Amino acid sequence: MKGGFKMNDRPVMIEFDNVQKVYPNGTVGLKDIDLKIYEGEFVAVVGLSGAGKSTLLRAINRMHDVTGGDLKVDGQSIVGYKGKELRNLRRSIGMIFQDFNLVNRSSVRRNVLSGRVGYYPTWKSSLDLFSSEDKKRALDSLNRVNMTEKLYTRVDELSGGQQQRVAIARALMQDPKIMLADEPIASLDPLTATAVMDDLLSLNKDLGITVLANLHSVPLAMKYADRIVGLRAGQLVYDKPIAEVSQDDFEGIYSENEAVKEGALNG
Ligand SMILES: Nc1ncnc2c1ncn2[C@@H]1O[C@H](COP(=O)(O)OP(=O)(O)OP(=O)(O)O)[C@@H](O)[C@H]1O
Repeated sequence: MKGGFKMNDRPVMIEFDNVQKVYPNGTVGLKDIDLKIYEGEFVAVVGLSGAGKSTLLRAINRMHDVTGGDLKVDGQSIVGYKGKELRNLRRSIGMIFQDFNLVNRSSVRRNVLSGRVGYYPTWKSSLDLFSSEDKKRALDSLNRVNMTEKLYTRVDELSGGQQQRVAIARALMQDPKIMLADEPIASLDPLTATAVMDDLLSLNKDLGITVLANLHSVPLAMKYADRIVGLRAGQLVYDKPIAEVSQDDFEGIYSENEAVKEGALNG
């Protein structure tokens, strides 16, 4: 375990209790998931394509609703949240995606400030009436990912790695307790991928944000995470702190497809 402390001495930040997700077409996304993520943990979720990694992450901010069991965030059951409770939940959880989800024709500044719109009535944010405190917050967030000098650059003039760092800065504007990263580096070359993972690690270690990242690369999961959980066909088939992980363990997670296993293990 990195850092010399035991994670399970900390409060539970996310708790899956026998969670099920069946999509309307009958596909099972998640089955019998029991999982506790502790405050300040960096957890990597690995598994084959279609194993349920995105479904697991998206259940936490209710982008997907679960169909059975209970899911708690910071001690509160979130499955029945509506209206204001749901908005507050989503504010407290940042998310980044494989394809960045930025507004390409807008500036970096505008994209980052948009991370704060959940705190304003629509008319104020559409008129760019952000407080000076939030403008400073935007600079601080960009500084954390070393992107301050691109403040007025249009997003579509940035590299993929730079765009992902802008997306991280935007998510930081929400002052999140949790950061969900859904295949954050799948579109990036290895060097850029490392820079983005370094940024995620720094907000985990420096700001104490709990990070849950879906990764295809087992070596990167081993390098950055405190703990690896593995899914297979919607079920949790693996859960170990990094100190106990060995590469042979991934047979069970990736055994359906040897080619994918090879690719995943080689980075
Ligand atoms: N909206 C949906 N409707 C029906 N089935 C879905 C939907 N979204 C996902 N699924 C199915 O649920 C299962 C889990 O998908 P999910 O996207 O969570 O897997 P994943 O591990 O994130 O895969 P990938 O690595 O390819 O992103 C898959 O069988 C998928 O086809």
